[in-house]
Amino acid sequence: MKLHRNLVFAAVDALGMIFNDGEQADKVLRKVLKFDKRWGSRDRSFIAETVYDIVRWKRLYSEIAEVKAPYSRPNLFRLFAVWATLRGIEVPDWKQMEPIPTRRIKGRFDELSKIRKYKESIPDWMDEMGEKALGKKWGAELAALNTQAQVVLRANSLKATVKEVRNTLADQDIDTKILDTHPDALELVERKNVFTSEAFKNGFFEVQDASSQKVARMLEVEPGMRVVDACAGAGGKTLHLAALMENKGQIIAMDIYAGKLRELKRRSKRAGAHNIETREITSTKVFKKLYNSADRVLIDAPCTGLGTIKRNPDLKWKLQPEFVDKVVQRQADILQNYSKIVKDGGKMVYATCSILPRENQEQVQAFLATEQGQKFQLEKEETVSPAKSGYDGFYMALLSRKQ
Ligand SMILES: C[S@@+](CC[C@H](N)C(=O)[O-])C[C@H]1O[C@@H](n2cnc3c(N)ncnc32)[C@H](O)[C@@H]1O
Repeated sequence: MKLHRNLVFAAVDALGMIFNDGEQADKVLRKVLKFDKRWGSRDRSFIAETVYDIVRWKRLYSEIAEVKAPYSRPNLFRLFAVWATLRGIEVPDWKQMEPIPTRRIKGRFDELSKIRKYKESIPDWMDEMGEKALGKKWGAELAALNTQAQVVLRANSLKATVKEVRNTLADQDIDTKILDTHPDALELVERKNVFTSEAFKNGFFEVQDASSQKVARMLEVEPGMRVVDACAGAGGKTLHLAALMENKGQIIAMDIYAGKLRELKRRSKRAGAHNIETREITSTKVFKKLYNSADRVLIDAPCTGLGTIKRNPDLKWKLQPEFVDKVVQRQADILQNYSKIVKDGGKMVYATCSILPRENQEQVQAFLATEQGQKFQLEKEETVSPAKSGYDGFYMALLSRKQ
């Protein structure tokens, strides 16, 4: 493989912004990939995949290259040299590339691979927390979270069937396989940019991880119901709910961020979903008005996102231990407040994209033990393991409000 100077430089620039300026990897890549209009899809994939790889293996590569934050430009090139060497790619003799002997890189790699926090490239505190929470299962989950995420699509049944999406994309040389385990899902056989396809522009599908596609289904919605999506964000699951409800009934999508709800509106237009109304939570009045009124409530709660490290590897470096405690408390408050929106006999799903029991089954058990929680019973719950499923880690519980 021949390395192209401008692509490697773009990757190094991106890494500087992510590691030194604290910017989010996906946002940086969106910016960097606009640098040169002449780049084709292979060039873009090279930059994106190299950057994600080096972000994923930051701790391991930093130890091998003997560099530390803040990362000077020569040190970012050293990380790149480690990446290339470990992939058997010849490191070019550009003046920016200070030579590191291959034998030294491989020797350090073998040595460090004996210690999990280096091998899996993870902060000490996170490794300790994972082990404490999941015991023996943690090692396998961590290894799965360090693999590259597949691109999964959800066919939007308001506009197209899974087969129609598959055929339309095949006409544009985008190969997909239908996932028998998930009714609306297709997985890309090879990474390609699907956002420029006609099928996407026409709202035939959304990009949504397979595990995430289970959440709206668990809520057992029916056409004509009144449904509140209490933490709707940009609407990944709201759009799925609208499709399951065949555009009939009412969905109230709430969030504390107006910007996310604006994005939801844009997406629902493309998807042809007409039964969604957005409400920004500017005060408690906004949700108090809805108490005892909904057939179904979805609480896709803010969480650590630990189940999504595959697609967001920089989470390993951005997440702080204090945040875990804060978010667990926020989830408990959200459960107390938004469960009141469910009417008697109605149902609610509580979900997170985390694999920590504290955010998941323990959170639900703690809720059920409270005065408000005693009005509910747990119908079923599911924990999706990244190691077993091959997709994001998720948790979802269906609770029904007693009559
Ligand atoms: C896991 S994300 C939601 C993802 C979204 N449901 C989807 O499928 O695309 C959690 C959302 O909760 C929102 N949030 C945080 N605190 C909240 C609160 N107190 N009330 C409502 N939403 C909140 C966040 O802004 C974020 O969009």
